[in-house]
Amino acid sequence: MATRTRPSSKRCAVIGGSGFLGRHLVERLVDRGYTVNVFDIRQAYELPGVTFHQGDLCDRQALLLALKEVSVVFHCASPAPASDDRALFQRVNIDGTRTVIQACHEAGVQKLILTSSASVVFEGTDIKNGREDLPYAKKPIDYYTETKIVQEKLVLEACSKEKGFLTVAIRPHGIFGPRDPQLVPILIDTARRGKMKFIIGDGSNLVDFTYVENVVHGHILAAEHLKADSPLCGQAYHITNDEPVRFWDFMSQILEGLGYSAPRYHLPYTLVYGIALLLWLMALVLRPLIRIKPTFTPMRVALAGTHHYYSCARAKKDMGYQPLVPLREAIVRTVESYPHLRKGA
Ligand SMILES: NC(=O)C1=CN([C@@H]2O[C@H](COP(=O)(O)OP(=O)(O)OC[C@H]3O[C@@H](n4cnc5c(N)ncnc54)[C@H](OP(=O)(O)O)[C@@H]3O)[C@@H](O)[C@H]2O)C=CC1
Ligand SMILES: CC(C)CCC[C@@H](C)[C@H]1CC[C@H]2C3=C(CC[C@]12C)[C@@]1(C)CCC(=O)C[C@@H]1CC3
Repeated sequence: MATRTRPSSKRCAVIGGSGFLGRHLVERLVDRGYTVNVFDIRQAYELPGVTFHQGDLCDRQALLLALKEVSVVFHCASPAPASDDRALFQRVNIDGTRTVIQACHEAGVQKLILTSSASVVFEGTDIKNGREDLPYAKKPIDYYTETKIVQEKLVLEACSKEKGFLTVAIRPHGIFGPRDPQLVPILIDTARRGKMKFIIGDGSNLVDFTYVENVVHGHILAAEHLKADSPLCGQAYHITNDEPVRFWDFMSQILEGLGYSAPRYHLPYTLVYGIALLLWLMALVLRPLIRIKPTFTPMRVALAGTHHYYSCARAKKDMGYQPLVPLREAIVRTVESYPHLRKGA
């Protein structure tokens, strides 16, 4: 058992602190006077006021070193959704999260803030202004989502006022911003390969894209409002930009901002989804022989061709959440942060 001294409420740990969201969170926490321990499988940077602990979150002993004298833990580590590796998701998101909870208990941590995902309720069909009381997806769209559901349940069920261990889950959607390794890089790579010519469906579907600083703001508000007598205990909260936007308008603004043409021609949603499913099944069957990574996966097609936007009324009410950076400004900042992805660069 780790030795316990009374932890300071300004000493926290960020599991996954080398990642896209994690690093933005760490930077903001340091600005706000927190002392931060980062626990991650890799060390991506150095920052005054931050101590790095490199390790796998499935390793309880390694975690315990990073959680020593820490009162608040942010858990935002996950394998990338694109890895599509069921065993890895199971090991890290489910078994690993159990280990995180156990290590928090042993180290005397008081609060655990999980980065979940609004996708835990998404089954590939329209969601308009979805609230947190929507049921979890019965048929999650991929392994990533399947394990994020179990992970969220584990964390919320671990909330215990009696034990002095409080938990909350933040459900962001479509995080974007400087240093994001997914959305903008995948989009530009697809455009560079000449595959961003088509709009899937009629292009009117509304989606939430959330600027990373707003997601960070939601996490810190949650940590600071999570108290034994607060409504946050054991609850999930949507955190979005609160400005649903047409999926294809958003993509077009990023593409045009970086000097690429916006997609113009329409393809029927069911046709593209069917092809994507077929390619995914082929990739699965051929996996022992050759590893194929289709660009248009069923998950991406579903995300690109349906309405899915979420209400953050609960976060506004319970923790005073308001997005700090509006969408228009967020897109400008994001485009400016990727000079190397500009056309011709
Ligand atoms: N990006 C998005 O649009 C959304 C993300 N989320 C959630 O937000 C969180 C952060 O996502 P994001 O910042 O985009 O992801 P990143 O991949 O950028 O960050 C995750 C970090 O966790 C690390 N990690 C992975 N496995 C382990 C492990 N076993 N032990 C320790 N560290 C590990 C990763 O290392 P490595 O890179 O080497 O794998 C990476 O540094 C995730 O929980 C994700 O599910 C939710 C909604 C939307
Ligand atoms: C090739 C194009 C049709 C789409 C390019 C952009 C996509 C890479 C992104 C559009 C929506 C994004 C998204 C996620 C990852 C990147 C996108 C698919 C998540 C799956 C990341 C993890 C989550 O928890 C949910 C996100 C939903 C939106």
